[in-house]
Amino acid sequence: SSFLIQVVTIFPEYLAPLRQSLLGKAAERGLVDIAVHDLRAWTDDVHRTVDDAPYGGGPGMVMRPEPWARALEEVRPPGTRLVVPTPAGRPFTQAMAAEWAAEPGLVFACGRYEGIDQRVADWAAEAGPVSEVSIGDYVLAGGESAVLVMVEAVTRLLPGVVGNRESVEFDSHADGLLEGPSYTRPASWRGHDVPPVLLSGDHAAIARWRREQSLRRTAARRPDLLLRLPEGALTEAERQL
Ligand SMILES: Nc1ccccc1-c1cnco1
Repeated sequence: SSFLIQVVTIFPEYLAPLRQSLLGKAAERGLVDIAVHDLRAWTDDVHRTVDDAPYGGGPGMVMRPEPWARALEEVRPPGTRLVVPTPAGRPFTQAMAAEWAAEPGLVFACGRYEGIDQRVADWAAEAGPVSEVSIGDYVLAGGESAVLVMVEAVTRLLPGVVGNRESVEFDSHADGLLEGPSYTRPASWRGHDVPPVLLSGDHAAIARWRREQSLRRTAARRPDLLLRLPEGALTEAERQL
């Protein structure tokens, strides 16, 4: 059966890319179903108002709870996880993507302005899991871009979506380290040569070199990942690098 993704947003056209490329083919093959809904369909005033001033004062506007509750009551199957992108959320991780890909589907609530009235997430938690997540420490105008990111991360893990399972398993972060550099033809290009070991055919040496490149790159770019490695993940020699 297909994985059902639903997105509620005030900018439905922003989610149009979800129907392209990888997601498009997966959708055509019935592996995933995507439905985008305009939140304003659930407003009841002539101006289709979705936001209002924040209680307690402060800058910006807050999205009103009632349109959200009406939308979610209609589109969210009972028990389906509600994902709310927010800069104040828990960091989105590959582990979350894998966990969510094993569920029947997801509903995404895209907040604009200074966020959605908190009572929506509290109320929604009565009907199923709610995940308030951030995709990184930068300020966006709304959750739509975050939804594109998370939908891509989750759908590529669905069975049958990515042809070569190996490329799914051996992605970056699979062994907790960053992938090292990759090369393809030509061997010599504009004065830049491919590291000779990769042309040597010595597979043990190649594996050693790749591991060292991963460790060096991780130490340089993501030292935080090294701290998170399980005991014994690095040999004594590797720790010296
Ligand atoms: N900045 C934002 C504004 C609105 C909705 C989500 C975000 C977000 C999500 N991850 C990082 O930022």
